[in-house]
Amino acid sequence: MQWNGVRRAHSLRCCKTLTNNTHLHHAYIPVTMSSLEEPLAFDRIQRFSSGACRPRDDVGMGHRWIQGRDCSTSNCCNDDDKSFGKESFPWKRHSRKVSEGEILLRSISFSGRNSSSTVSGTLWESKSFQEHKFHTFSSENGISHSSNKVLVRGVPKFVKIVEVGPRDGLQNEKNIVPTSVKVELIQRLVSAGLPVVEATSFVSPKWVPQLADAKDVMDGVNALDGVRLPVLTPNLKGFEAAVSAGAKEVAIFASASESFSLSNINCTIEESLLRYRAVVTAAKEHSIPVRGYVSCVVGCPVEGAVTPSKVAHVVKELYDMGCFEISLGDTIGIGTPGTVVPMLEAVMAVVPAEKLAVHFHDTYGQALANILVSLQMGINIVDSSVAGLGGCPYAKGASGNVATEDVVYMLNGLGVQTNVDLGKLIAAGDFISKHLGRPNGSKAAVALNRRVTADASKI
Ligand SMILES: CC(C)(COP(=O)([O-])OP(=O)([O-])OC[C@H]1O[C@@H](n2cnc3c(N)ncnc32)[C@H](O)[C@@H]1OP(=O)([O-])[O-])[C@@H](O)C(=O)NCCC(=O)NCCSC(=O)C[C@@](C)(O)CC(=O)[O-]
Repeated sequence: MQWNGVRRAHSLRCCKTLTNNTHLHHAYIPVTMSSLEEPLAFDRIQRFSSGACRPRDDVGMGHRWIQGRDCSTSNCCNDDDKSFGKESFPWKRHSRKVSEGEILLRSISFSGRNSSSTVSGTLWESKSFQEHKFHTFSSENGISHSSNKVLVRGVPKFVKIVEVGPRDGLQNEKNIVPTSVKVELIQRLVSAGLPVVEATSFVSPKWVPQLADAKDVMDGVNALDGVRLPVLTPNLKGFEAAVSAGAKEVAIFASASESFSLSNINCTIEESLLRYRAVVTAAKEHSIPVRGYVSCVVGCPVEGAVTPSKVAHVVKELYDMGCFEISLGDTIGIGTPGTVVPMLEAVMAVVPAEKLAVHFHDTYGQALANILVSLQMGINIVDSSVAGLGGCPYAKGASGNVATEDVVYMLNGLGVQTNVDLGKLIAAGDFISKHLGRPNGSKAAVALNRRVTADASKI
């Protein structure tokens, strides 16, 4: 996440916009890695891994689940459910059968330079180069493998990607991005096959000036078909504005850290939950589904480590008030699998895995590893931001959200379906990066673009 507003009741209330508040950042206690890191709990992953989804009657309430691939979830992998644009709400449950057994992958282990160049030749000189150019470097491209086999346990057949670039990615951009560019970005993301694209926020323009054009953005995208376009609403005022602008899905955002709640939304966690109950009640009257976010699920830029039980408490509150899905935000990208696994364990003890999404920032380069363990534990909804847009102003050197292109590349390599066209996605990332005047923040996009350019130069 990133945000432009920092002020607050206590000593923090002293600046007008985040972009002007660098003096405050120095006052924050840096989060030290040692305070957050715990030994990697392989045994815990193992416990979740072989099933990925819990049997339905095991859902929630502290059960440990070990085996079993049958599950009922809102994030299905049935053919009928491949398009989440078709997902109906509110709070509809789908049934599905997740794949039997684990996904079996062969390790990509080449016997040496020669075999590698053979592979390259096979791929890039083939007639179907155009179709293959943005594919993941994996078995689907005809690459020969050694006979070594790697079991990637518990990975679901289908992962729903929630694209947050137009909102989380852009909200902290200092230079105002024209509405027409935002609209084109959303259109491109939709045409790349992303089932959910978070479009904008109905928050105070005083704190997030970049998204002051929320209504105009919605005017530009409301007619898009087959996609869900949620918007952030911090209170009833935002909810009402969102509904008037034609929003059909909203998201509320709480925090597991008291200090972060104060600095982000100007109220305590409990106060925020009161506000959000009002939003959810209003949303139910309009049959509008509400997604929930919890920030700082591993660490907070002010308080340091955040305990899993605190996270679980806030997640449960949002679930009980009626959020159809709750996204767990590692806001400053500090988590490793060693801290993410115990957090997920605590959360999954109170809310079913299929109601959870993960939202990792990539500050320490841990996002893909964190996503992988989350998938192995039964999560199958991942938030990400095209071109890795975003960044946290309170974490020195913080980079943005994990890049959608990188997530899709990894999932393609795992044989996990997303229905996202990687080539079109990369083009969308290049489009916005070019507009922002910076290189595409996705490693996969940069690497694949390089390969395409290199190949084209041979023609
Ligand atoms: C939360 C509020 C609204 C509280 O706002 P407030 O408590 O009323 O007080 P305030 O001083 O912060 O703002 C008051 C002004 O905002 C107006 N106002 C009040 N509500 C609205 C609204 N909905 N839309 C438009 N304007 C609004 C209100 O009318 C008043 O206007 P004024 O009288 O000064 O002209 C404000 O503090 C705010 O907008 N904050 C921005 C929060 C934000 O967008 N943060 C980034 C979200 S990302 C995140 O949280 C994490 C996430 C989701 O990405 C996951 C992750 O990465 O971990």
